[in-house]
Amino acid sequence: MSFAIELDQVSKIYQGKKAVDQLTLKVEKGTVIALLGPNGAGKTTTISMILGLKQPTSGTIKLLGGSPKDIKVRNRIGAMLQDVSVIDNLKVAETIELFRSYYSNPLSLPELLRISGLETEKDKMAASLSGGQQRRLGFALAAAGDPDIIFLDEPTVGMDVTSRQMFWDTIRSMAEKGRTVVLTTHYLEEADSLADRIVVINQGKVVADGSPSQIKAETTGRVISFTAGVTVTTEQLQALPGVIDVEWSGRRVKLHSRDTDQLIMKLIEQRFDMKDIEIQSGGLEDAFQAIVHSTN
Ligand SMILES: Nc1ncnc2c1ncn2[C@@H]1O[C@H](COP(=O)(O)OP(=O)(O)OP(=O)(O)O)[C@@H](O)[C@H]1O
Repeated sequence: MSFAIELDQVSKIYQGKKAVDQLTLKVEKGTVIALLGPNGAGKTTTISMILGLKQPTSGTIKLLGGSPKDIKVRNRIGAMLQDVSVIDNLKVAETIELFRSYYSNPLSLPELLRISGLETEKDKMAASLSGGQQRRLGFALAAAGDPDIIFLDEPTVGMDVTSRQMFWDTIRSMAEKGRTVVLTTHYLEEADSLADRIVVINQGKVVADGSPSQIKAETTGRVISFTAGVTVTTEQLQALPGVIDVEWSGRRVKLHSRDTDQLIMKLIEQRFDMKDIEIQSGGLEDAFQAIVHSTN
């Protein structure tokens, strides 16, 4: 089996605090993998280490079978990080041309303008682009060398719905060409729609790993919600068997539970004041919340 990315027991410690904790991960070539996790989970640190921009405190990382610092490996990698910084006094097309010149087999300028949706902006100054357009430029620069692996750290932040849809189509066509795509996102819908594999990270550790349907199946039916009467308290709900977390929105309460069958019976048995009871079908958003809550 040839892996695009191999992390073995990788940790990163900042001032005594573990940002990434013994992370082991193997990514097969041609996979679209989404790293999900709450703020501060360790996603960006992980990507920075894979890219060789940060040194792991311990553990080993291989990219395309070699070292992330090897120039031959680096030439086959593209990355779009969270802060896209544009070069002053260069137009969009000039910026893309500059990045193309770093690679031996770059994609053509028209192709890069097309996949990033920047055809009409090509003669604008890069610094004058909107936030969403600058992210699209960041994507064009990451794709410039026609990379085998492309890393996208929260790529669609600030993009409007149309740009996001177009971007998703581009990612899918890259995957069809056998490219490996690693993306981090807070948009679970994005991970569900794009990824072959979702890895959920919390507190620097992998807490779930599987296809979107496996992740959903793992937690299906784990949320019960209802409108609670004024006498119902968080303490009472937390004391029920299997309740992982209690979330309020006004008088509407969401119970995350490992066993909703048992929980619903207890709620009825103890005559809780409840209206409009729903057992949620276990969408990815709920699965993600349940996984994160149960691993905090
Ligand atoms: N340079 C640094 N020095 C000290 N601590 C850091 C540094 N960079 C990151 N951290 C800490 O490491 C942890 C992981 O951060 P990281 O940016 O990797 O998370 P993330 O999952 O990418 O979060 P987000 O979704 O908010 O981008 C956090 O607790 C963060 O505060």
